[in-house]
Amino acid sequence: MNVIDTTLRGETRARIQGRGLSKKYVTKNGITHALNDVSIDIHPGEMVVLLGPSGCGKTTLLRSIAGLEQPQDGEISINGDIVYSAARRHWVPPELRGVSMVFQSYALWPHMSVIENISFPLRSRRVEKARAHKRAGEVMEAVGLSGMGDRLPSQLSGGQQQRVALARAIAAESHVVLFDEPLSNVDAKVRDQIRREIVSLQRQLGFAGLYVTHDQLEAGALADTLVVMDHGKVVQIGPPSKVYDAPNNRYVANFMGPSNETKGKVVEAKDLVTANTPWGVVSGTLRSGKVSAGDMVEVMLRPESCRLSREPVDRPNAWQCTIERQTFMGAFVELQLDVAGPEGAFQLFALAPKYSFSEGESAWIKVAPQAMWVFA
Ligand SMILES: Nc1ncnc2c1ncn2[C@@H]1O[C@H](COP(=O)(O)OP(=O)(O)OP(=O)(O)O)[C@@H](O)[C@H]1O
Repeated sequence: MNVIDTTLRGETRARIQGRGLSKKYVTKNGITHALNDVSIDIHPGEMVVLLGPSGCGKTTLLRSIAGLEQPQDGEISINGDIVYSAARRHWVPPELRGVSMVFQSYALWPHMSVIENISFPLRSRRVEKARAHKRAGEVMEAVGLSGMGDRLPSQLSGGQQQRVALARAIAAESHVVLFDEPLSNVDAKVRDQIRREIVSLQRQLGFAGLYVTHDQLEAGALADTLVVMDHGKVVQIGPPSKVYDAPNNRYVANFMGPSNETKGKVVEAKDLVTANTPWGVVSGTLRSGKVSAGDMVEVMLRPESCRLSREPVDRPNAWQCTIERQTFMGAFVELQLDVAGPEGAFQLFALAPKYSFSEGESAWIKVAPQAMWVFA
């Protein structure tokens, strides 16, 4: 199924470019900066995922690109054409922007059959019925809907309806597909399947995708590039592994996954930062800002960065502990550790392979300074 001309994949020009986008809402409770000077590039064949908690501005950004919202400032181009410019007072309506959308609510026509729904965007562009249905049939096969063309949406499960919405977006042959939390209404197993199908369709067809979610696991599984947002601003852009392993700030570190946290006072700041904390003197890597001796800092540590052993380990970042509790997490266990610190016992969470330790057992923890993050 070669829906999109994949020779375009070699193109370096961004499919979507947003510059200086701002949008504020004024209500009786005050002003909300839904978008605050946001810039974004999405290249041919790239899947960009907007990630952040509820209210951070993801949907406003996606809907501004789709043409369903109008920012108050900035400029947006799609496929090289300016579709919105505040300076030039220029605005192109959604139907002329050449993008397809997949919504959380499916947004299918209830009175149309599956095949009619999927071929609808082509038919609206006056593509002949036989050709539109042939294209719809090919895409239906790719998304696991073969044989369901005559059904109405009401005769399908939620997951199947979302597949129809996905097929409709793909069949439209757009170079750009926008996804607004499309999997939040389907159950976990179907969600995983459809997510894999989106990745495989996107790799096969080479469309540029923009995907909104607040689920960091879904974001990590889909994204070539993650864009993390906070209060209408972009706070970090990068591949998922980079954002997870090298967060720019505490907010991103916290949002991307669980961590152990404490505060400390800098003793020495060189290549590594030495800080005095309730955990004792730790040696860590500065992840944001500048610090010098005497400054207060936040110290963070991912559970999987705690290496456990039965043998004593050398300082820095070494502690003796007792396995207080194990929580089964499927492929591994989460260990709640009681650690002996200089100012009394403290708790750390660690991850370990199943069956490696028992509750009540004594162990040693070692943390590499690169995994002990210090934030100014
Ligand atoms: N029509 C509106 N009037 C007033 N405030 C609005 C309006 N639409 C959005 N907002 C506010 O703008 C901010 C950004 O909203 P947006 O829907 O973009 O966030 P989001 O990150 O997509 O959240 P969610 O994941 O809950 O959809 C929020 O604080 C929201 O309350």
